[in-house]
Amino acid sequence: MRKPGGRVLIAPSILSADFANLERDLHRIANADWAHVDVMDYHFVPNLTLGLPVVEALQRVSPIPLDCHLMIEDPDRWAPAYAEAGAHSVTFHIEAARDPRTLAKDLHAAGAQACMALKPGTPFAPYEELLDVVDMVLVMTVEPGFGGQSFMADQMPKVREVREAIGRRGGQIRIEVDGGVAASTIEQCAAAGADVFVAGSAVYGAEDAAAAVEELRGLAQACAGHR
Ligand SMILES: O=C(CO)[C@H](O)[C@H](O)COP(=O)(O)O
Ligand SMILES: [Co+2]
Repeated sequence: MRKPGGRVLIAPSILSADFANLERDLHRIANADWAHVDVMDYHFVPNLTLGLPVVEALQRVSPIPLDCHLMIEDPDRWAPAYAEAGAHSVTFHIEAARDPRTLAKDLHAAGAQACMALKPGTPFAPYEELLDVVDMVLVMTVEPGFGGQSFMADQMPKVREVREAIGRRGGQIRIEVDGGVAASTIEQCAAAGADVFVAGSAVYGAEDAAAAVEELRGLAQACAGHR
């Protein structure tokens, strides 16, 4: 089991980067742990961002591993290609997956970590047994689709529930939070048991993105140490 107080990871979302300068903006966050890439398809969410060809291009130039968050329909069909492209981790939404157990195995076979994401209205309990096959659980702290939304503190009990389930079962499973994570909200996420923190507007909206990453890491690490 991952010990409470283990290393926290900061994953800035390039959703808030300058899409005309993605390579430059990846290098602005080279001190972060992962670059979070939000893939949206106009169907699972009412927004469209980027897809596999762009992820393949980012993979060639990124100084840090890519953490792909797929907000798409039919991830069983489309997600493994993101793993084959070299993404470190590939997140599918449990609401969209037909056979999440097989999908997680397919992602592992293609060389990526597998993560299941839960929208704010999706309970964790029906999916607890999938902890056997995933490396990470993403608890959304906004409705997926857009950056810059307000953090939903009412998702913290779900983070605690996932952390407790991981503790009961053992294993090295991370919990990621995504949406509205900033200096003012990250500590409650860490205190609830999250250890991977996605932040888009809080990092790219800062004057110095690298300094914002360090600030978030410091706040989360201090809190994780007291869990
Ligand atoms: O998945 C997402 C939206 O669906 C983004 O990763 C998330 O919203 C990050 O942006 P911000 O930190 O500005 O909320
Ligand atoms: Co995301």
